[in-house]
Amino acid sequence: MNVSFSTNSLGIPANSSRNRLMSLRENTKSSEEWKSSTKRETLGSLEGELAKLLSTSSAEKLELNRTELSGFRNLFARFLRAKPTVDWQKIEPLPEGSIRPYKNLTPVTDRDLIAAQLNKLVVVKLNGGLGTSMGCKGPKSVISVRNDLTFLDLTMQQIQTLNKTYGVDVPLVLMNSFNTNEDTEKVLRKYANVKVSVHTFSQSQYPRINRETLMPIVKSLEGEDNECWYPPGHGNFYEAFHNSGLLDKFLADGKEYCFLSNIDNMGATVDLQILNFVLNPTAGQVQPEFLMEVTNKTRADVKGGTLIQYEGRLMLLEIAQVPKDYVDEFKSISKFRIFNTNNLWAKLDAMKRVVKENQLEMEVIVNPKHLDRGLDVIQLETAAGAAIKSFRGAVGINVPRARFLPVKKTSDLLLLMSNLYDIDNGSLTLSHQRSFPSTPLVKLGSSFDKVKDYLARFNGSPDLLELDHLTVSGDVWFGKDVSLRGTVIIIANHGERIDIPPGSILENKIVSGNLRILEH
Ligand SMILES: Cc1cn([C@H]2C[C@H](O)[C@@H](COP(=O)(O)OP(=O)(O)O[C@H]3O[C@H](CO)[C@@H](O)[C@H](O)[C@H]3O)O2)c(=O)[nH]c1=O
Repeated sequence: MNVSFSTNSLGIPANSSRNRLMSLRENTKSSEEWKSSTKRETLGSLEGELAKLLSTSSAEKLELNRTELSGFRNLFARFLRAKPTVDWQKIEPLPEGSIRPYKNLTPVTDRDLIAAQLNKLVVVKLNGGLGTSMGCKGPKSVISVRNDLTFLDLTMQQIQTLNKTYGVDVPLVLMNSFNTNEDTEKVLRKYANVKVSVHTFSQSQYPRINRETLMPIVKSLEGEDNECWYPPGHGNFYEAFHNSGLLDKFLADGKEYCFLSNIDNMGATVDLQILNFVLNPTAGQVQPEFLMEVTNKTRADVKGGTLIQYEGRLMLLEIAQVPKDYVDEFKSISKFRIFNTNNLWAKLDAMKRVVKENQLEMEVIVNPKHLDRGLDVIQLETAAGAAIKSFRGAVGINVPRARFLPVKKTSDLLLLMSNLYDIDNGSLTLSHQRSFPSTPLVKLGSSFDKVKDYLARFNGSPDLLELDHLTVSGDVWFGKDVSLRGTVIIIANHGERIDIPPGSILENKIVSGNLRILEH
């Protein structure tokens, strides 16, 4: 990323090596001074712009806008202070015991103990994302995942079942963004009779900044130009949850821990063993204030964040923080074996402490965007898992893959909608009829990117129980009751179309060329 205060090259060294060294030092010093004075000026200019923006606020929203812009100012100051990528040589091996195997957790069977622990829990779902990348309008959480049930329906069903089974009242909190708030509130009305107390709050809305000038592109707080604003990543949760008043409310209600996860992760159900682990540490062990569920990386997970040891602390490393030359190394399964599922557990009183004492030094992720109006902007974001370094006794638990069933693409939907998964009260589990525990690797071409197109191209879900690997590319259509087994590759070249006939069984086959099936 090219930011306006990037360093100048050093001056040309003088004759002798001693002179050269001194001159280099002076230049380095002056270059450093120049950089920091430029940063001070940039921050000063930004503060001026934010003050101008605030003066356009309506009286009723003035306090809210002041808090929001001050949060943005602090994020911007951190962005100026920090390097956008990590120093690769400073990554150390994870210390012994920082990641524990899930199988070592103590099982809990005592129903009274389970109920007492559940009553201390708040479930939070990150619901600020849109369905745009899957070609859908509105919040991602209203996309149908299985049996016409959406992410939100399935989440509500899961929590209702938990509440009924144990006679408890675990609340569900949705963190919306300005992009999803209105639609989510409308959808929530349909759950009036569901026995789950649902709370919502909106995360912050920060101004996008011009990539060259680093100043906000928005000129007034009163306009409706959504392209000028962005939700600053899920790391904003801690501050926004605190600012919403919900953190204090739950603490006053006697809640102790929250379980936070991506709403598009269908494997992120409440896990009673992890809950017991965080609330009831074994003798001689300190209670962790924060827990990150990690899982073993496969070739399908190359983009996920990973845990590293950095400057003496556990740190979440996201792909955006990796220097360009090391991206392949970051993606490899051999060096970074685990990744963050974004299923996170955090102690509420500790969360209040770190927010109030300003201890949340989450790394700033710079996300460049090109706007429809032709402008290059950047948005500054943080990731929720990056808070791991700010909490005491933080640990990682290496959980089974079943706890990570994300839906990022239609290829994920293909798996979850199929007979590979059973559904029970909103929870999806890998079918017992599959004879091996790994999930197939599926790649669908760009004709399948949008949910609408994907649904049109598959006439019902194919049987995937014995599938290992599926690649589909081009204009391909699937008839009813198709069975895909082993490795199947179907390629329709440009200008060709392949109709897979109804009832076909394709086992370890490559299909290419042209195959039309027409009504007559
Ligand atoms: C950027 C943003 C996202 N969200 C929601 C939308 C999703 O439900 C959820 C995850 O957002 P995504 O942008 O999809 O994040 P993703 O790329 O999956 O990355 C996260 O989840 C990955 C696992 O999927 C982890 O490996 C990464 O460390 C973690 O940062 O958070 C918000 O609620 N607010 C936001 O501002």
